[in-house]
Amino acid sequence: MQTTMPDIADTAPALRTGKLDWVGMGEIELPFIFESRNIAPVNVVAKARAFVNLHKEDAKGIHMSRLFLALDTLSTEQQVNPQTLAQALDTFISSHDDLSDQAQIEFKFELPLRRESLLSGKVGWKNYPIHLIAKINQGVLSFELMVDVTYSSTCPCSAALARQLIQHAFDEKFAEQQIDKQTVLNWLGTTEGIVATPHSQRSIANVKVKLDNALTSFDVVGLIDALEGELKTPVQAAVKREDEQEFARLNGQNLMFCEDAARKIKGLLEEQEYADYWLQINHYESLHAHDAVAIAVKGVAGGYTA
Ligand SMILES: Nc1nc2c(ncn2[C@@H]2O[C@H](COP(=O)(O)OP(=O)(O)OP(=O)(O)O)[C@@H](O)[C@H]2O)c(=O)[nH]1
Repeated sequence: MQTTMPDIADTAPALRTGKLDWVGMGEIELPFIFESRNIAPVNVVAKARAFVNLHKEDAKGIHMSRLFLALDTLSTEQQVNPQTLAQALDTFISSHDDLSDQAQIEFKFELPLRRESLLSGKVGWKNYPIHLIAKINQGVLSFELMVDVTYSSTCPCSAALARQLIQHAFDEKFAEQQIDKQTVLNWLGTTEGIVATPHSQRSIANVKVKLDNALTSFDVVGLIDALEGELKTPVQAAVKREDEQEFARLNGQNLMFCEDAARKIKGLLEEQEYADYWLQINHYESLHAHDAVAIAVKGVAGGYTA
């Protein structure tokens, strides 16, 4: 005998009435194919969050399974791009008739990219943490993209102090007026010659941009390339000795405090005319046990705050 199952989401009274800003699910494991400009569609495994608002004050709850199944369609029957995300958000709203008029989907995943070495022509994989947010609010879509770019920063203060030590060592070693070029050249190639080296640190730029609502495709690689090009010392994948030497040169020619890195990225994002941006620079200090951090936003009214 078939029995009807109770559906308390529709029938039970709410313990207490009131609107809620977001209701849904977090930490959903979701493999999908991600589409972005200039790369082949790529399989990723995301952690997803899916939400609708609950604006019907006396409704007991939303229908979680409807959100989950719309995400499953995105995962198994589609590829993730702005159009399919918009469709999923529409499904969230249409499956919640009178309950909701806002929806959002968030994905966190690692995007593996082939990255070229600095000089040797070798190529290797590098994973980039991506955070993608798609929202619909009373029919208006919006997309936000956050990427983390890891790079090396060499301290300009430490570099100046190291140079001074090198000058002192030179002064002590070559007190006489007449100096033999070959002797100096040889000495510069020893650890006594370069008596001190500045400290560098692995650093991460967290960058969030608000994308054009009407965009037809994501361009994650474009954003990552622009950020790495601006910083000049991104962490490398494949490295031969010639690449390592070029990396040392780039570090020496791009000394930066966290403020320098933040201003570089701010300048870049201003040029790219994003509707809004937020950036946080983290220099994981090797001199200190604490980090150096700089934060900046575009400063749009009602937009991101620092
Ligand atoms: N709304 C809500 N549902 C929850 C929560 N925790 C677990 N669930 C479960 O999510 C499941 C799916 O809910 P629904 O989407 O309403 O499932 P359904 O009634 O089978 O699906 P429809 O017939 O489409 O409404 C239910 O079994 C709920 O118990 C919660 O905190 N809130």
